[in-house]
Amino acid sequence: MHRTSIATVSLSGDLREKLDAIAAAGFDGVEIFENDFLAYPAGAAEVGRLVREAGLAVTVFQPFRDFEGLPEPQRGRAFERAERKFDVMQALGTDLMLVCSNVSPAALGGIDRAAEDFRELGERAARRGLRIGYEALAWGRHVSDHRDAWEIVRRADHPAVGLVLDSFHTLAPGLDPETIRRIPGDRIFLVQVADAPKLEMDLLSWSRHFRCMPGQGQLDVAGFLAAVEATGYAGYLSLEIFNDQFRAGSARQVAVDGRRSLIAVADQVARSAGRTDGLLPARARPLGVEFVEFAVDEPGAEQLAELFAALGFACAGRHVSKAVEWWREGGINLVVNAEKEGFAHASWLTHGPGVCAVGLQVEDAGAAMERARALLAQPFSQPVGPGELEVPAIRGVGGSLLYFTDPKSELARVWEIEFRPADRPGAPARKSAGLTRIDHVSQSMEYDEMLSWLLFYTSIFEMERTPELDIADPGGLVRSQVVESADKAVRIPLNGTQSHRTLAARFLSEFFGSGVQHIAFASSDIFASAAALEANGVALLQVPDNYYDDLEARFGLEPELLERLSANAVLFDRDEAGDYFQLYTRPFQERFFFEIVERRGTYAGFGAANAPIRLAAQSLSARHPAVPRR
Ligand SMILES: O=C(O)c1ccc(O)c(O)c1
Ligand SMILES: [Mg+2]
Repeated sequence: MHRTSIATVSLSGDLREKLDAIAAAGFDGVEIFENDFLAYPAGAAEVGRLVREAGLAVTVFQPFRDFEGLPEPQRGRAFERAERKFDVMQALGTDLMLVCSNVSPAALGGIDRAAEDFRELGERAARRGLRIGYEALAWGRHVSDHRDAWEIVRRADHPAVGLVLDSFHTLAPGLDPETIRRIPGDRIFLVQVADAPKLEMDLLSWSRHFRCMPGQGQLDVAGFLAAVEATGYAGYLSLEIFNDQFRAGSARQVAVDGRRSLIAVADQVARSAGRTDGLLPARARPLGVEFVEFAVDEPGAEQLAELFAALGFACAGRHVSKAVEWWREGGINLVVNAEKEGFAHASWLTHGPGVCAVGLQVEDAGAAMERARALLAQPFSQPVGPGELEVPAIRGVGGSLLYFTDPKSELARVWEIEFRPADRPGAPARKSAGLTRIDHVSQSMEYDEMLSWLLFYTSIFEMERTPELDIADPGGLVRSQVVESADKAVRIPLNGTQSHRTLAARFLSEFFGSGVQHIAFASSDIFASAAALEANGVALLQVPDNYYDDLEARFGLEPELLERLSANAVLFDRDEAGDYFQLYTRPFQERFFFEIVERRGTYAGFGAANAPIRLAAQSLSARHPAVPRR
């Protein structure tokens, strides 16, 4: 694997805070962005010492702007300016300066003129043991293509002058990265890596505000790096991420995300090149949601038990040594943890009642753990009782746990090993609602966290992202993006709130953090499920009549179906693939809630068109809580 590095512009804070975060995430080097240096109250030698004390190297000093192709007297000034910066570099302790292509209207253009300038700059740099790397900015005045930059470097023909490649400048304008393959690797002095979402805007604004970590955007960074690999380049892979959110976010988190993204993309490139040595375990294929665990206190456990029973679940067992119950219906396992110590209790103390853990069944839990560790996930373990299983786990959204089980180890027998049949005396007989499996588990978070968690899920697991959707909540916009496995065995919608007044935002403030806001169970007959819930006295979310009028207008549904939908407060969606039915419970203690869905045909969405209706209804019912119907 290449040495890794990140530019100081990518992170928030002052230079010191940036260096600490970069070092903590395990990078080898740091690109010192000139402005970060200029704004710091210490000289170059002192900054160089800080960098080395942090265990880092200065990868490059950058950017040196508007250098090549100038007429006199600007040309002479540019060389003098360069000599001043060489002084800084020597004090900093770096030998590489990045010169980005000239954007000045004064620049004259001409490959040979630029090559001549670089030959002279190379000569001056070499006298001081320094090197020059030339990068084509996608909006450069005369040079905006790495092929032209390479031609200039080639003609400069000086050992101290090489090329800097930047995936953004190649991929964003749609240049073919395959053209990189013919550049000799030892003439490439630095490779900068950035991804970006596909947006319609000018290249400069796109680059300065919307870059993101490889894997968080939509550019083919892996394809770019595969071409770089073919050159034999052996230097740093350096993240240079101009992103408004990252500049304002947690430097530690951005640094960890950056390292994670580089490790994941390097693994992807090695795999697609057919390499078999030094790979991480493959992304873990999720086979299903094994369980969802709720942290509660004793009264909460009773209330939740009542709700689960009303949803048609049965208490399938009691933990051999802990105040933990296992509730089951169809293929769904819910765990109610009322322990007074350990992780669930800590979660209850911090967040109150709510989901503290999700168990994912994967093909190989050990391999999943190994990959997760390599990708800097935080492993979690706590003491287990004699005979109990140590179920491997990592930290997930909001500090919750993500457990791994698999069908091939002892973990497959976790239920029989850890639970004994329970008798709940006096538990009323409830009607089954025919729930079969967990359809999806939705997590709510601040919008600023979404890119982190998308990378987390898609780098560790064989899960892909769906396009991002904007959903209108009466209190503001919520951005929703789903990560899911190819066979849809696991679907995790992530909802990022941009306002503090949405339902998701209220959840975040009630829960003191991000977490599971709702769980959707699958039914094969939504109306039978609705009838059972009615009989069991479950209070459902009410849906306004206007919605059903519109449904009729949009889909021309038969009157009987429309009547059934409206009578049961069922929301409906239809696309080419099939039909979708959804109904919602009232929230448990004004926190999390449950959804029941039925998919017909191969409908693969989540009823996005219904989400604003549902959110408005939830907002209304939070302000005017109806008397429960039981
Ligand atoms: O936006 C810029 O000016 C800028 C500067 C230096 C770089 O390496 C780069 O990719 C962009
Ligand atoms: Mg760059």
